Amino acid sequence: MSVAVETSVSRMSLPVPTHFSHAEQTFSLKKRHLPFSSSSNSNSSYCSPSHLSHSLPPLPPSKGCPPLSRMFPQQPTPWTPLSGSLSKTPPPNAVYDPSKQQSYFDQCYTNLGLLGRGSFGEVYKVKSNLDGRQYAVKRSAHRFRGNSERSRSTREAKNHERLCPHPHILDFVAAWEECGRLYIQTELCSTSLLLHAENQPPGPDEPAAWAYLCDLLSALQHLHSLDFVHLDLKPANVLITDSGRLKLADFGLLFELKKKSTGSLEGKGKDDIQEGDPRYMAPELLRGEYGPAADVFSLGVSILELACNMEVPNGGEGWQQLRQGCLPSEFTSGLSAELQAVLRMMLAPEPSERLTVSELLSLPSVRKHRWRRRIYLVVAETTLTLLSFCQLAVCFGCRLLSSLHLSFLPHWSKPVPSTPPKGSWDKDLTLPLSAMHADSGSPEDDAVFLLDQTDVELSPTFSHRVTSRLSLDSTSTPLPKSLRHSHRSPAHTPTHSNLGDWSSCNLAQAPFSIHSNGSCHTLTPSISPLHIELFADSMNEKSTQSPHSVANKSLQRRSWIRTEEALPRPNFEPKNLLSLFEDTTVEP
Ligand SMILES: Nc1ncnc2c1ncn2[C@@H]1O[C@H](COP(=O)(O)OP(=O)(O)OP(=O)(O)O)[C@@H](O)[C@H]1O
Repeated sequence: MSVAVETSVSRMSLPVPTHFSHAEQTFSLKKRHLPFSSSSNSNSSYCSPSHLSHSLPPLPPSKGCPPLSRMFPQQPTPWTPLSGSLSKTPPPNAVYDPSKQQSYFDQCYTNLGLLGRGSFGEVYKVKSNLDGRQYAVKRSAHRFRGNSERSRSTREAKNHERLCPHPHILDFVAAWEECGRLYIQTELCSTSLLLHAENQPPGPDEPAAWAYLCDLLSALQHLHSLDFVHLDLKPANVLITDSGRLKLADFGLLFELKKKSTGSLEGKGKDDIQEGDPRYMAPELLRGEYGPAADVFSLGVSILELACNMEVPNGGEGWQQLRQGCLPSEFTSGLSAELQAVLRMMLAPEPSERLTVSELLSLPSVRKHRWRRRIYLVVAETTLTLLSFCQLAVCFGCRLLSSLHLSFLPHWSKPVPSTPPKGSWDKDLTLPLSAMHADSGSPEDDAVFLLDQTDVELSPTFSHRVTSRLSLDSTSTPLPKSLRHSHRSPAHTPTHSNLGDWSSCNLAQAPFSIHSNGSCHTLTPSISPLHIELFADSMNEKSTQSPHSVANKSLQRRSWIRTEEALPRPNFEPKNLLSLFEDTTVEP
């Protein structure tokens, strides 16, 4: 802003450039900002040193006088809803209990991590404990330092709420004040348009620029129809959803045109207006002329930046020439005549000469791209919805199947610790089964071991072996007879390694392990409850070692195999499956 003030440019006072080459030197290709850390959240790049050059540094605290909070000590306010949504329908007591010590945020949300930091505050990804969905919560960096700061924040939240819902405005959910800080809960997006653009390959991207233009014109049309002007439109203040839809955000500088009163919460007078980012600022704002045309200019600069993948100047010659209606031809020459013409009409120096949002939307070129954009978004969003629906269905199916398996296993009703202390695993791994039997005093304890053994069916190692076996079967290569025979030996005792596999079984993880290696669709539908029961029985018979019961079970198994063999099975033979189960207990 200081640069802008320094220059004190009005259109008349700016010298008309004679050699545009001077101006060309002031524009540059977009610098690519590498992520700051390798954390999963790409938005963390917002904290990178290169990003810091984009935003104005925060004012250092004054050393001359004590902070206001010390001069006027304030009692941090308790939780106060600031949005109509929260005032009308506060969360139920089961979710938020004001008598508890925990804050509203801690009680109502699970914090999933930091999304990014702005000059105003920090944005967190959260899961709502009320509906289980994910959102973004923006928290102001500092406590309010007085009533004017509080009312400005309250105004931002209330204005944001008034603008929603709209398909190209960031969805507002709730706002509240707690301990002197403002919290705003909004929909969760994937990133900001600025970060998204910086991660694109270098070079112009005109189709993307048209798409951005259509979305943001739609957002501005809505805003201007409600007599608001944004005054801070720039790629950093636009968010992008998973489907690629743009959402206008950050309404901290929103100005309501028809509100005269400066005292009301929603409106602010011209004296109260803060200036936005100088790179995107319309020239008439320096003369104190605030109107919708200023947003059109800022949008023009943003689209120029995104279409040409260039840095827009912060000041100097380039800044002035852009406000004289001169576009940097070395960057714009790669664009179509259509887009160049639209940019010229948006960047006209005089607000009265600039096209309004409605006029821009009625241009044939814009209408054509808007129509395409709508189709693209419908397809992208429908595909995403279908994908998440399929994911849900698969998850549900897996859970159902695993619970079915559980109910058919005789001993699984006894709770098994899924993650026992590591020491106990280690101990188990070093003991032969017989020694374990000797250690365990009761048959009940044996049952626990058996439960663990049956878990093997769902363990990653087991599924891996099943997969390899299935693939063997699918090549129609029969297993060596001797191997199969030896599996059925009643004298068999599991080895350490086998126990290791069994002991590493974790029921909670099991369905996902099977899925992750892609065998679930083959394995799960083909295992009948009877298979599992037989498997469990075979485990029992191995541990009890009663020749009589073994003979009986073998008989049952053989008769079952005959019955099953008569039925055509698409994937593999039951007898193969049975031997497969027994493979897990074979001695090397
Ligand atoms: N709803 C959201 N969903 C996903 N990410 C978000 C959301 N809101 C903000 N972010 C991320 O957090 C970062 C910081 O957000 P914030 O609005 O505070 O930044 P900013 O607009 O750069 O700040 P300011 O303009 O106030 O300096 C954004 O750049 C964006 O990457």
